[in-house]
Amino acid sequence: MAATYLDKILDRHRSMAAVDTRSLDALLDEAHQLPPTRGFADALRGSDALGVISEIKRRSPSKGDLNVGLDPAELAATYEAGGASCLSVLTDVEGFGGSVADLQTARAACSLPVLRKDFTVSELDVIDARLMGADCVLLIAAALDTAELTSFHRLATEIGLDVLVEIHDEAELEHALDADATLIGVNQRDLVTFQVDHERAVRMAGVIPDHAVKIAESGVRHAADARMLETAGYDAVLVGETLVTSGDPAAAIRELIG
Ligand SMILES: O=P(O)(O)OC[C@@H](O)[C@@H](O)c1c[nH]c2ccccc12
Repeated sequence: MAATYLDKILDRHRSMAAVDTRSLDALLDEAHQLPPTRGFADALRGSDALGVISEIKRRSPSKGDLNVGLDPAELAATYEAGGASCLSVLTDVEGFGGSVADLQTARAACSLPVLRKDFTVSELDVIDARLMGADCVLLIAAALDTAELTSFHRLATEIGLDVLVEIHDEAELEHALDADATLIGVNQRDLVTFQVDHERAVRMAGVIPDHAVKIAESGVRHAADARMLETAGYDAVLVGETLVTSGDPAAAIRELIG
């Protein structure tokens, strides 16, 4: 079978992790001394309205260049003004044109909690997220085995990070729940075909337990998409392309909130 885009990007991240010889204990000590995070999950739990997690993404493997020249500080402030609940910032360099600097610049320009959007494959990656200033880390169920998902989730929680576990289907949901996930994101975009499947997202909203915060990710464009997902039971949507390509991202967010 041909290697998928996810396989390739994970291979690259796993090769980098394999040659990372930094001391886990020293970094863990550092992480334990940081001030508290901004509370990503709390920002989503606190409101009855649909939450919007607004993403900063310069390009993507599926769409190519989206907005390579974006200003992360200006966009973060605009997202906050539009009523976003949280930020998501791509830090993967090769696939998405992101960087650690993008995350730090965006976070410094607003008071919103920030998700580090990247391909976490090691304990050092988890700790790095906290050290760079993220408030939440993404763990992709399709990229990790159950033992990794569980131990990374526990480690992240221990150092004060919230954890968004990304799933696609019922089997991945089982892994997420085994790892004690409480923030669950359903990626509407299939990682192999890149097709967006709203029906699968609606189905998954019905099987995710209600104690979890339910987030629909990818391919959210119009107010009608947001209303459909909200009606299906989602607490929040995670939106990238629509916002980074919009002439008026604050208005776009207000429309999605409804
Ligand atoms: O730009 P969109 O279609 O609104 O999607 C945002 C977000 O869901 C997408 O960037 C994403 C979802 N899961 C990921 C995992 C890695 C990198 C990126 C992603």
